[in-house]
Amino acid sequence: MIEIDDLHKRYGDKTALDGVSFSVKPGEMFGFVGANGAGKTTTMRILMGVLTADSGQVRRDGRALTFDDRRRFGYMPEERGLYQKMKVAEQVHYFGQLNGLSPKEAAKATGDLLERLALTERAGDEVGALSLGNQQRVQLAVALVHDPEVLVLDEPFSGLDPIAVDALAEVLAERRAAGVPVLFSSHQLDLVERLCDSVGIISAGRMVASDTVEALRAREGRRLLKVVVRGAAPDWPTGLSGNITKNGDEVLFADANGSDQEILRAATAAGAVEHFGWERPTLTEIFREAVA
Ligand SMILES: Nc1ncnc2c1ncn2[C@@H]1O[C@H](COP(=O)(O)OP(=O)(O)OP(=O)(O)O)[C@@H](O)[C@H]1O
Repeated sequence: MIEIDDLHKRYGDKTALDGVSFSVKPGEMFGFVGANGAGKTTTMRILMGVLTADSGQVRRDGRALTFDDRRRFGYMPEERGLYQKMKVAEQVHYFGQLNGLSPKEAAKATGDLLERLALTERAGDEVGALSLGNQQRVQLAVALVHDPEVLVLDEPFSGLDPIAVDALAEVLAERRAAGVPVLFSSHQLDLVERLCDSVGIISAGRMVASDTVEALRAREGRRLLKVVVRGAAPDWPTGLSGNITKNGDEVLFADANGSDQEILRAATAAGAVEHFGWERPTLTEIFREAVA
């Protein structure tokens, strides 16, 4: 298990992390989400030892991480960093060896990954001649080539087309099934919701939520009441309690616990009630609420 324990980090007088803690279990896919500048990259850099925290610790199975532990991690840094003049296959092979594979093992892993990430035809091209999305695929191959024990990926899905997103999701799911803890950051919340077991939401250097997707949705699940009334005057919910959002005929009441029967009576009086029920919020809705 990877544990991030009470990390604090300042850049000059700017507080980037203010007590960040969470953990990622073996075989767990953890989505790390937060607004721009919230502290995701800083946390991942500290986890990988690229940056030191002012205080706090990163542990694996109860003991502080060492350089050797981190060599067996797969890391995709935000700043990327491929050799632009090196050919695709050579580069993946090179990083495989750098991370301890024999030339033969590196060659096999390179061939397999290029195939999985649909890069086989570009194997002999210089990285700098590839589109940004294809460079991103090479960067992923580099992070994955040595069959890492832990994966830490900073926005691995950004800039990928839907086919590449699916291919990467499949590769990550395999690693998860093999017991690897997988941590990745993303702004694509629908993707995080689809792929991840757990989600951590960071806001201004503090964790505001960290739990399984199911638990987060269940916790918020009785707070959103969706009502659709056909043929009602648009102002029918006026005066009712709860935080109201309207989208055409659909009205969402947040914080409507205890007022549901009153809302139902008003809806029935207003027109034909097509839908009346508690909604499980999407991750995007949970995120908006958590960082508001
Ligand atoms: N080298 C630095 N010097 C000064 N401030 C920095 C430095 N790196 C990050 N920061 C600040 O620390 C805070 C956290 O930044 P960080 O890059 O960790 O956020 P992030 O969540 O990864 O954002 P994004 O989603 O935009 O990538 C931001 O306010 C950022 O401006």
